[in-house]
Amino acid sequence: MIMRIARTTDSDFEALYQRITQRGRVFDEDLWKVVEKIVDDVARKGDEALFDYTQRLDGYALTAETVAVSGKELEEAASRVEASDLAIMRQAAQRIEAFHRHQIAENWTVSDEPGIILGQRIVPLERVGIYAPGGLASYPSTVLMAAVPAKIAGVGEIILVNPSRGGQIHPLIAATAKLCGISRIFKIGGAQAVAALAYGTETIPRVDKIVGPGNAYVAAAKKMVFGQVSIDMIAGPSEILIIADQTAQPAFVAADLLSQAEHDEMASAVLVTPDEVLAREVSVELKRQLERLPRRTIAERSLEAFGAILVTDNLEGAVTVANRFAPEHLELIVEDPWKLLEGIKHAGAVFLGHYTPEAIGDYIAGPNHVLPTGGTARFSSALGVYDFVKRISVVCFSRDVLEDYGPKAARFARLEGLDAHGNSISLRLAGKNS
Ligand SMILES: NC(=O)c1ccc[n+]([C@@H]2O[C@H](COP(=O)([O-])OP(=O)(O)OC[C@H]3O[C@@H](n4cnc5c(N)ncnc54)[C@H](O)[C@@H]3O)[C@@H](O)[C@H]2O)c1
Ligand SMILES: N[C@H](CO)Cc1c[nH]c[nH+]1
Ligand SMILES: [Zn+2]
Repeated sequence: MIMRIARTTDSDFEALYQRITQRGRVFDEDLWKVVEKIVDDVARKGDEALFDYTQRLDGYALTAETVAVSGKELEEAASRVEASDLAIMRQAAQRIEAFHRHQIAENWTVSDEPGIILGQRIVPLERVGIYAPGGLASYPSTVLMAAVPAKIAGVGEIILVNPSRGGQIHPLIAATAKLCGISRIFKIGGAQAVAALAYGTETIPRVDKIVGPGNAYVAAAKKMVFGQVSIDMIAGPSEILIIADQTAQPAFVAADLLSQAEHDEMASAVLVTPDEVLAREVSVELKRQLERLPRRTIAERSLEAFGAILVTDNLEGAVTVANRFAPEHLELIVEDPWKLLEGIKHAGAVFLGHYTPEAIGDYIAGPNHVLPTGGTARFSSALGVYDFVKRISVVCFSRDVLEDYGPKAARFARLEGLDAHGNSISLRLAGKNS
């Protein structure tokens, strides 16, 4: 049996829960030290360290002349993509765009009293770095998921980084970048790419925000550089939690668990069900389907280390478990998924019913697939247009209203012992009622 069938009342359930959710936190002490050294080296030594780590970790040589993808390279690589595949990507981009257009926030002003105008301006970020993973698999879909909302938001400049195998940009990455109008692409990845974007090097421009998912090294590096730049969230190794009842087909459930387990040995796939028969059938299906998977080794390791089949007393119990895990992806393969949805408080994205496999959301449904992992869906949301803008508050008072509110604010300032604050108000009221 690849995944043990456990009950939440088992004495070692807590240990299992910790192992799965803590793995999402990424911050294994040894890994943290490795990443700290990489980030520090790139911040201090720039290109020299960036190229050195790329050679050591990704196995290809870079120079100041070759680190950026040239226009010719981009065209050549993109031209290798079949027209029919490009059409699918174009349709995916259209669906992603249509969904994200609903997220556009408008500037607003309000006058809550005569003489007062308050408001909020929505301003796009000037320069954003998109991390498209490329270690174990290539993720052109992630280029769409990050670039489309950035474009809608009106970001000034998009920089794309991607660890390219052998120093050659992947044709599908080139094609999606072209589709999104991204022309500045660098062949770098891992923690060293995150550090380069955060601090800037001789060849890599410093950005205002880094978005996009990655493995544990990338996620740890993003957390480390936060403050120097903004980041979207911790979008680390993928995870799925499925709540299924007796109406679910074991083959569907197993296939969906494997769809995320195949991402990474660090990925996590969990089934929660009140139906013990289903639990056993899914376990058998997993074994059967695994045998045919090209990425079997990755998926198997992920299931063994971070997979579980949990049996609960009822569906309410399953919802409680799901909320505790706060998974990146939550599938509700039950008789009445809309009813169950009402109880869901924490999840990156929810997929309802028997015919909504999570993979449809990875590519073409429309909502974003860059999602919080490791329990961070407790406080983070999917990547969206809102991640690519800032909000600037606007305040305008007339002289008359300053006479009303000014003395109160000045008194408040003196209560805080901040006389200069008070003076800036009193001065304007001098000769009136200061
Ligand atoms: N949460 C999300 O929204 C989301 C979306 C897509 C993918 N993902 C996840 O993104 C991840 C992609 O991972 P990946 O590995 O394929 O690509 P990646 O680009 O994230 O990582 C590859 C880089 O990791 C670095 N690296 C590898 N081993 C290292 C080591 N021992 N020391 C230091 N650095 C090392 C290398 O520099 C390499 O370039 C997967 O875990 C996948 O599940 C998550
Ligand atoms: N499931 C991933 C997010 O965790 C996204 C993805 C891209 N391609 C395939 N899957
Ligand atoms: Zn996926």
